Amino acid sequence: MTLLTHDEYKAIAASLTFPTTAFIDGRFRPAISGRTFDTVNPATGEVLAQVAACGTEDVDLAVAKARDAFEDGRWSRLPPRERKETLIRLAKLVKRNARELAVLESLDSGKTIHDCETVDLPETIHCLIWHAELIDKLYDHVAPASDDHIALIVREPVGVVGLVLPWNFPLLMLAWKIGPALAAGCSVIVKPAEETPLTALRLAELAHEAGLPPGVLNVLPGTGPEVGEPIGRHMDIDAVSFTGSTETGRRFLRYAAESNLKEVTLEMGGKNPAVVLDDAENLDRVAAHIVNGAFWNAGQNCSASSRLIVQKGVKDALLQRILAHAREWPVGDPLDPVNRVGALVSKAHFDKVCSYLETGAKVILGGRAEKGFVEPTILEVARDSRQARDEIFGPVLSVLAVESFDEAIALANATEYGLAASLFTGNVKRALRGARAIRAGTVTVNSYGEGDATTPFGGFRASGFGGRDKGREAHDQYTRIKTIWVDLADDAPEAVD
Ligand SMILES: NC(=O)C1=CN([C@@H]2O[C@H](COP(=O)(O)OP(=O)(O)OC[C@H]3O[C@@H](n4cnc5c(N)ncnc54)[C@H](O)[C@@H]3O)[C@@H](O)[C@H]2O)C=CC1
Ligand code: BAL
Repeated sequence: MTLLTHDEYKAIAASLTFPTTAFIDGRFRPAISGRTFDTVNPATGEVLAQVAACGTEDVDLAVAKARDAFEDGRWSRLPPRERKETLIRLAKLVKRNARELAVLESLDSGKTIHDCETVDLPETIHCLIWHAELIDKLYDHVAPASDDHIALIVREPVGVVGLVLPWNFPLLMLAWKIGPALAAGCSVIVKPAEETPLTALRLAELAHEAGLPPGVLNVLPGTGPEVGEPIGRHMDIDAVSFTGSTETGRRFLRYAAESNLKEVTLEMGGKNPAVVLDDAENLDRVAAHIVNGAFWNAGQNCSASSRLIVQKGVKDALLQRILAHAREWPVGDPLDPVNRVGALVSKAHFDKVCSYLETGAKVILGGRAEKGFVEPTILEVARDSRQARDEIFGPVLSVLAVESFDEAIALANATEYGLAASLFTGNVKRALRGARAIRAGTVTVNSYGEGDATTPFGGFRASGFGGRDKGREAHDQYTRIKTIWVDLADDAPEAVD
């Protein structure tokens, strides 16, 4: 993707119209209450649009329509090949409108246009295509039962699914969830984060254009308590897939327990270690990975490398190189393609991140914050400090020094979370022993990343619960297993078991 100039992006931004109403049963409509809320450009504080503030009555309507769509089979019982074709048409429409969607995403979230163009949009398109292409290549199973029986183990779409999304990757998290959910044949109720409702609404419009039948994809903007909780507690929603904070994830378990025991998948926070051992090779490359892992998306990333655990022998040399790389991450107007760190998503989140800059850690780099923007910051911290323990979710890297491999692994695991980790070493045995020993859903060796659409993503402990996003494993979230047992014998049964 060739990037445009700052002026060209500003011109696109000025020409955009914003989708502002809920999308239910194939059409846009205001919230039943008529209420709206402001969605704000965090880089400027400007109100971009007033968006429908949905509530319980909108959730009830959307679920009823989604249920009708699911039960009459207009989508759920189509041959998988036909669902695939519609989803590929959607992916192509997203591609055709990628520039506009990237600008919309950047305006609504404060993410840099650089990232929206080079990561969020291409990965969103790839994810939709990957799950669409998968769906007509999955086979069910026949169990090794006796000659007198045949036992089919089949997967069926789970039904009506609530998808509750975060603000840090509004489109990409939507794709991680609707890709497999729609491919499997489910009907979905999407709740975008209240900070970033615009691209999900625009995508709904494109889905309609692609030929997705009414009722199959519904998008309800609104707050957590007013839309998220009614989704979590709804008696006719079969499953919920949530990405966001651990605190809200716990609520979804409570909602499910206190309603219909819907299936729940939670993808939550992280305090992810980047472990660098004395024998790491090519420190310059290691430093580039760590800077990218810590500061990409302004650190607002559940898999951000937010703890650098470095063996003492290599610490000074590594930090020197990290400083050099971090200086190549300019902060500023998200629509200027030279900038790599944009605005934090909201004033409330900015204030939260700033609270971690004000406490007694030693500042190695940065530390300045102004009007929604935070500089890439590196802090040398004590092990029991808030910066070492909490998910800051900003461009803040906490440095901890260790003596040995064993101490590094123990410190990497000294967290309630277990989402992602990276390990840098030139020794293959330490790489594999370390990767096995670190409790995290994804461990990258001599690199930072989350894998791509082909690999399952999710965490352990306070980072994750239930299924996985991405990869074939994501399909499991949106399907359930049924056994169909057929007796082939002609004679009467001797005993029934
Ligand atoms: N795992 C991840 O990717 C994310 C982690 N976070 C973490 O969470 C912290 C707080 O960010 P928030 O935006 O407040 O996260 P959050 O967990 O409150 O929001 C995520 C989604 O849950 C919904 N929600 C909020 N309260 C709810 C409730 N009571 N019932 C049902 N749904 C509810 C929100 O409207 C949003 O759609 C961040 O600072 C960060 O540490 C935030 C976003 C994404
Ligand atoms: N990094 C993708 C998942 C998340 O941050 O929510």
